[in-house]
Amino acid sequence: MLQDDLFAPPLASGLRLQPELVTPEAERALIARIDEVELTPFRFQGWLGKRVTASFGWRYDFDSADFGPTTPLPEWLLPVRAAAAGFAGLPADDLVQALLIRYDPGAGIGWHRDRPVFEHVVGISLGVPATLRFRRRKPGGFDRMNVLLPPRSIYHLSGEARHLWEHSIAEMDVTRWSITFRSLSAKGLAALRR
Ligand SMILES: O=C(O)CCC(=O)C(=O)O
Ligand SMILES: [Fe+2]
Repeated sequence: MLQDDLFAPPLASGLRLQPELVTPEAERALIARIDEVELTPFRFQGWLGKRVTASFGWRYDFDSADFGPTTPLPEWLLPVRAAAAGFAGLPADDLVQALLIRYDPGAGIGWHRDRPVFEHVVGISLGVPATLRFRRRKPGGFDRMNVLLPPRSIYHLSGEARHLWEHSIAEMDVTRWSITFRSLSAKGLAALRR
């Protein structure tokens, strides 16, 4: 077991968090890079979301459920992917998808589990503190858990936190950026072979 796990507060099984993955300078550079990318409003069932996104490596289109390879990861994402993989204990090559998100003021992300074509979810939170909310249905309601994501922190969702709990981020009145890396699941790999 890693030392940070020994001292970490008990979170849902499969949720790990570490502050300060990158320096403030690196954070500013990443934010500038994200803002240079052509980000487009997230679409879901015809609705235009307020958060703007770009996918590299693999795309998953919520409107069409179209899933497949897309533009390779840009060079500038490779060092941060290597750091994310190191944190998650995964080979960097397994993190085939990078999703860039900018949440402009008023944007959030509603309750969801990530698409089943993906397995590991490793996210880096940039710009401002945010609360990642978790909920899991139980008879008569939900178990709930809130996790503070400081800017420059990284989290890993696997196991129960990934598959049993839903997560969301409430709308904020300040801008936040995130980079999420994902590996393919057995289902995603099977879709690939079809
Ligand atoms: O912005 C984040 O950290 C969370 C993003 C998220 O949950 C997702 O894209 O599935
Ligand atoms: Fe998610």
